[in-house]
Amino acid sequence: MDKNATSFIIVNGKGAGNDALRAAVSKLRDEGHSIAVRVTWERGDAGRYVNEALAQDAQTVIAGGGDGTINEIATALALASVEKRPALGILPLGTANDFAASAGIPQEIDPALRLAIAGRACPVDLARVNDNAWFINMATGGFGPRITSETPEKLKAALGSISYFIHGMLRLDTLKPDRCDIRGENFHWQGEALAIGIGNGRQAGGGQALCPQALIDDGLLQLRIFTGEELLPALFNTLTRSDENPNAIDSESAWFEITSPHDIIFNLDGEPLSGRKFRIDVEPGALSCRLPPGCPLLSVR
Ligand SMILES: Nc1ncnc2c1ncn2[C@@H]1O[C@H](COP(=O)(O)OP(=O)(O)OP(=O)(O)O)[C@@H](O)[C@H]1O
Ligand SMILES: [Mg+2]
Repeated sequence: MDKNATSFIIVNGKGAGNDALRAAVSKLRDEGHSIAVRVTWERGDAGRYVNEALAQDAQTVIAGGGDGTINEIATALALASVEKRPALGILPLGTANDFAASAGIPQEIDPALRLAIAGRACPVDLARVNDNAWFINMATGGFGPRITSETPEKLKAALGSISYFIHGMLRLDTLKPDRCDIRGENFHWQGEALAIGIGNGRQAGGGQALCPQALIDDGLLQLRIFTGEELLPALFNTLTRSDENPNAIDSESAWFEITSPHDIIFNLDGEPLSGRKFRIDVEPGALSCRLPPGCPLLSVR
């Protein structure tokens, strides 16, 4: 079966014990689709399975997981030669699934898998960070002394989905404004930033539309900077509404350069990266992605 597989599903092990997924795969196999399934244990596995899919000339690689899984697979696909690059399919099995939700991908396994295998493939942009990392959805950045591995339950309860914005990035109580310099085409800003959002897609943190105008096929990235000293969670109540938030600055450009005298921690689709200098470039049409008709993230629907 695997030898002639044309679709590879790479499932994050967190969401693998799923009867509905098993049933959906077996139904599509009965219809004649050739499907291989791989399950990850930890970071790095998805990339290796993408290489296996490439070696077998797979037509589609499907990310079965959340934004972090999509990121790992999109990154591995971006590193493959253009002629061999299979289409990306998305099966939302994560916690927040921000990219899938904003792209209009069905939440139910059956229709999502069908779309991922046989949907129309559309060119989409990827964002490259410092030549060795990518994001497909969003990069959120902030300053703080350390990364924590989990969102404290107390904060989760108090703030609801807003705490996910910080998840994997910074502890809420350690987020503090710091000096930085941000450049883009026709844009230069220097000041004290509390948080930075750069979007190829629109939303992060479990439904926070930080870049509500973003399109994934326009060759542009949307920038939103949050300034000021305001204490959380007051700030986060107005996080997604720049028109009512005097502490938000917006811009758009095909590239951004961010520098700071102190470490900035960026969260790329949920995967952390820290440093003092970030160069972010859009790679127009780097991937082809199976998306639903009328996908709101596409300029050409
Ligand atoms: N078997 C596994 N168990 C736990 N974590 C895993 C496993 N396999 C991979 N991972 C890790 O899971 C992370 C990605 O999770 P993913 O983003 O897909 O789900 P999520 O965080 O629940 O969803 P979302 O980002 O949409 O909220 C990666 O950092 C990866 O290393
Ligand atoms: Mg864009």
